[in-house]
Amino acid sequence: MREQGMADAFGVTEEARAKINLALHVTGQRADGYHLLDMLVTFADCGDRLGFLPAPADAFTLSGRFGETLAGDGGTNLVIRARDLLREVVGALAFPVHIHLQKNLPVASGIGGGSADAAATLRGLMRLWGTGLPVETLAALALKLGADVPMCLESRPLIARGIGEEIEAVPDLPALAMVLANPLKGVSTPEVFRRLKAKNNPPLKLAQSAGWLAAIRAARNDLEPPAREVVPEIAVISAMLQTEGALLARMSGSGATCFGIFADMATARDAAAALHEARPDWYFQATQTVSGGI
Ligand SMILES: C[C@](O)(CO)[C@H](O)COP(=O)(O)OP(=O)(O)OC[C@H]1O[C@@H](n2ccc(N)nc2=O)[C@H](O)[C@@H]1O
Ligand SMILES: Nc1ncnc2c1ncn2[C@@H]1O[C@H](COP(=O)(O)OP(=O)(O)OP(=O)(O)O)[C@@H](O)[C@H]1O
Repeated sequence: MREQGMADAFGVTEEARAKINLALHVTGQRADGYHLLDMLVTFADCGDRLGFLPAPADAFTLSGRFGETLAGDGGTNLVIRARDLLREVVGALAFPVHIHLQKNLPVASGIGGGSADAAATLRGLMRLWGTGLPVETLAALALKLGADVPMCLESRPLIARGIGEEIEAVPDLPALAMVLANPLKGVSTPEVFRRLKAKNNPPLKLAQSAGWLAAIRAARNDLEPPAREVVPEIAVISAMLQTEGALLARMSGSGATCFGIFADMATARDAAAALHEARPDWYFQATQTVSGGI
């Protein structure tokens, strides 16, 4: 599912797919404070869109439902940080560029919007500037931008460990019919990690004998209890997804976005429409996730 918009008028375009943590187990903590995670991750067929065009001078413009939220953040936008970091590495090849970000995903919402934008910027600029980087250099550069950025460079079903940099593809994870739901209250990732009570939880073990849904259901998001303390609406939204027929409802990342898995896309679309009618001020998006087979 593609949303047409300004980014599509640019020569080079990239999709920044929403990241969904189907499971997130916190298994320890590094000496520098970062938490060790075991994650099962997939990506939605919806997200932000970015366009890239050669320009007389660097420019950055925004549009989309959540574009306003990020307007005026100057050089702190992850798109700008990704551009500047890549430029440092590729040097003279990096001519000035106009980047347009169509911001469709809610900000600070646990579905990695900023990380997906950063990864899409790296991909788009490598295409525009006609340059490639050795895999290890690109991976290190991505990790510098954020723990989720290496996963977003992949944008297909995967298991990630460490802080997200140890990535293993999961080719047999099927496409899932889903509704993403967010009460439009931004969540600070460090605050949720700070509230975590136990840091040495059991690792992720995916027992697939009873199918993927049962395997995902048996896993957890260890960040959901602390995030619910910060945003009580997470419990409400999770219950709403289940009332609308979700086979499983869980929070993604550090929240507050929750996902519901539905039997098929028709049911997911009906549920998203009903949820939107109940709370037009919140964010509901039916989406099919990418399958591991592609
Ligand atoms: C929670 C996840 O979204 C799961 O996919 C990610 O681990 C967070 O990824 P991200 O938003 O790219 O996070 P970063 O920008 O790297 O980190 C933000 C802050 O979250 C905390 N943080 C993040 C990742 C991690 N494994 N342990 C942490 O404790 C740290 O305080 C860090 O300063
Ligand atoms: N392009 C961008 N899109 C969204 N947020 C951005 C962007 N650039 C910088 N930010 C900042 O990064 C912070 C995290 O935003 P983001 O939407 O990536 O969070 P998230 O969905 O919780 O990510 P994660 O799931 O990786 O924790 C926000 O406070 C926001 O101001």
